[in-house]
Amino acid sequence: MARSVERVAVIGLGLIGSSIARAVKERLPQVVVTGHDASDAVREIARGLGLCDHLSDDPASAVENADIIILAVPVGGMADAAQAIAPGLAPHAIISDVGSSKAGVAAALAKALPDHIVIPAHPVAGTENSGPAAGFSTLFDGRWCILTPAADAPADAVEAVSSLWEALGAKVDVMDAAHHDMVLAVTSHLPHLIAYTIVGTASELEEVTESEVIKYSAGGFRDFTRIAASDPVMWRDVFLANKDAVLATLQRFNEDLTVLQQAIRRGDADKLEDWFTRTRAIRRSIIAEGQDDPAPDFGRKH
Ligand SMILES: NC(=O)C1=CN([C@@H]2O[C@H](COP(=O)(O)OP(=O)(O)OC[C@H]3O[C@@H](n4cnc5c(N)ncnc54)[C@H](O)[C@@H]3O)[C@@H](O)[C@H]2O)C=CC1
Ligand SMILES: O=C(O)C(=O)Cc1ccc(O)cc1
Repeated sequence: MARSVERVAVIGLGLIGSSIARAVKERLPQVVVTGHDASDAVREIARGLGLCDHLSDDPASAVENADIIILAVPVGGMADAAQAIAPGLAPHAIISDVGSSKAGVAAALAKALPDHIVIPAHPVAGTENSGPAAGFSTLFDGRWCILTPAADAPADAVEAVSSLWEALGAKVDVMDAAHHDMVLAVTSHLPHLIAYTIVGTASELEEVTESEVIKYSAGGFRDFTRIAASDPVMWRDVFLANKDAVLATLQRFNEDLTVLQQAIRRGDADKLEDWFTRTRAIRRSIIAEGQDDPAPDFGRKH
């Protein structure tokens, strides 16, 4: 029988947690939203914004009687957050999360909550902004949410988390946590690392002043600066948690960069043109799938 979900608790009320709270209140008005954030300042803003039906100063009280609890804190804080909610959890509660890397988080949650059902998740939707005021209810519309349940996770619990994300507008996929981490290393984590690198490099060039970089930044560089403005704590944690997959992908990236470096040095026009033709086709496939750049617009509008 399908589980009934009457109460959802959100722990961490930043960009993602506040977007979940907003979307649940808007799309599932019958569901009671409870919440907690470790920061006094964030709780105060969340109260002012009316993000939750009940906002608690104490993590364990926030999850009392909740059917699904979503941990929306940086990846490195998941274990602490799980330990802090443990005393308040109902026996039937499903604990989920939204962390950008999954194998390490899944292991940390299973260790912290050995007697509870854990269904890890990752909504592949966000912006470079953070904090409770940056969230918005339509963030997950048409975006993928990847669930990485353990092989022996109860099917009705997977179904309950999946239905919740679908109600918030997302499309759901289920995959193994290690595979998730490999895929996201190339589609999300490495691009962020490259953006952090190029923007840092540009700001440290001796021959080009910082004001010239700002004044003459062309579209491509501007796109990198948006990504490189992403939350430092969140991304520090992602790289530390997904170390192996990121390093494996970075190795391949460095090899390919060397190939292009060599083509430029040797004046190999065909190599460069072939490469750029192949990458253009990938961009066109993404647009054909309807998955093109929602984040910059979302970031501007909200
Ligand atoms: N920013 C993005 O675009 C996306 C982020 N994610 C993941 O979502 C999670 C949250 O990210 P954001 O919402 O962007 O971060 P954020 O910085 O906007 O919000 C995180 C919140 O968690 C709170 N917090 C930290 N430790 C806590 C604890 N132990 N207990 C309670 N609250 C705690 C902080 O005070 C903060 O308000 C991260 O794991 C991130 O990897 C997933 C998809 C997209
Ligand atoms: O803002 C962007 O371009 C993003 O890539 C947002 C994002 C950041 C982290 C995730 O785990 C998923 C999505």
